[in-house]
Amino acid sequence: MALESKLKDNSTRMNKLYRFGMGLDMKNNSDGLVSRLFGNLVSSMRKFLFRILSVGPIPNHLAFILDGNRRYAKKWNLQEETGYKCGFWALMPMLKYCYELGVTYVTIYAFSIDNFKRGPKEVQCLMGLMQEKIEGLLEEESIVHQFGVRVHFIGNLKLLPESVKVGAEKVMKATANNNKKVLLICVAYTSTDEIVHAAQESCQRKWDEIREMKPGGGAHSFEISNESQEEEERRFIKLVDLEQCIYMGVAPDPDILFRTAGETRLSNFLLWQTPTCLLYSPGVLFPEIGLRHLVWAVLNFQRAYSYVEKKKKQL
Ligand SMILES: CC(C)=CCC/C(C)=C/CC/C(C)=C/COP(=O)(O)OP(=O)(O)O
Repeated sequence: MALESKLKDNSTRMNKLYRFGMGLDMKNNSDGLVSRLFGNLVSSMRKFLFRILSVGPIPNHLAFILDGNRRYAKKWNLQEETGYKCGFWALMPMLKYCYELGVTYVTIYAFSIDNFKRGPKEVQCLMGLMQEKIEGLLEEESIVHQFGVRVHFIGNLKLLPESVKVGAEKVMKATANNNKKVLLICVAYTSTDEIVHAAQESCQRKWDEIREMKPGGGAHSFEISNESQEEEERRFIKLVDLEQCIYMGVAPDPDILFRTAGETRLSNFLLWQTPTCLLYSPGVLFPEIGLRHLVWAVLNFQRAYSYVEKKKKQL
């Protein structure tokens, strides 16, 4: 078989598997009965497993660094783009499992500011894929509708191509009233950029406040020298102000951070939000992640729970 059609075949098969896993093809398929029965059986077993897990504490917020998509493509002799697609197809069932288990917040590191340094062709391909997948979030059969998910895009969205930015804004607006679950998609994000942005934003807000408090309002502020302006800002800014301006301020700190492909670096992801977070780093590449990894991570979380809660109180 020619390489191109082999890749296409592989990608179609992965798509079918994904759709089967998500239960999307089960309504009007010709061999739908067997699929439906099998799908229902698997789903009931999974829900039973989750009920047992729910005897212990369930994490409120899980975060994922989706590492190993290119390595997966290389491993299976696929194009890089197909590797990313496989990553996306692995992500959707994982989101479904998280929400079924009772997790409220899920954060994914979809594209870092540093990823813009990759070759132009790869960045273009990733942005194209991103746009397609973002638009797909609003489809009727998507996870967003299944679980009533509110979607936030987190990061310096100004850096995105216009079409991706518009798509992201559309999804945020369309899901703004969903209140059951939350999905935070970090794009054009790094933690250091987030912290710098929060510091600038809180200085600005404080400075506006100071100007309002001065007799004579805005006009008076022109009499303050640069040095005293800085001094006043320093005096007024507190931790809580910074936290109000942080992009991720819409969610509590994550309880577990998954980073696949056996990597244990944080790569500038959620540095502010992970003082007590459990890092779980399975050896599998992201497209290979599955239910067993989620279950294992939650069991580890439950084992460390009382110790972590004690630490949180001491912070
Ligand atoms: C909803 C939505 C927009 C989802 C995006 C899904 C997705 C799979 C994004 C890929 C993000 C990315 C650059 C991962 C890094 O893997 P890598 O290429 O660095 O892999 P490597 O570690 O093998 O090099």
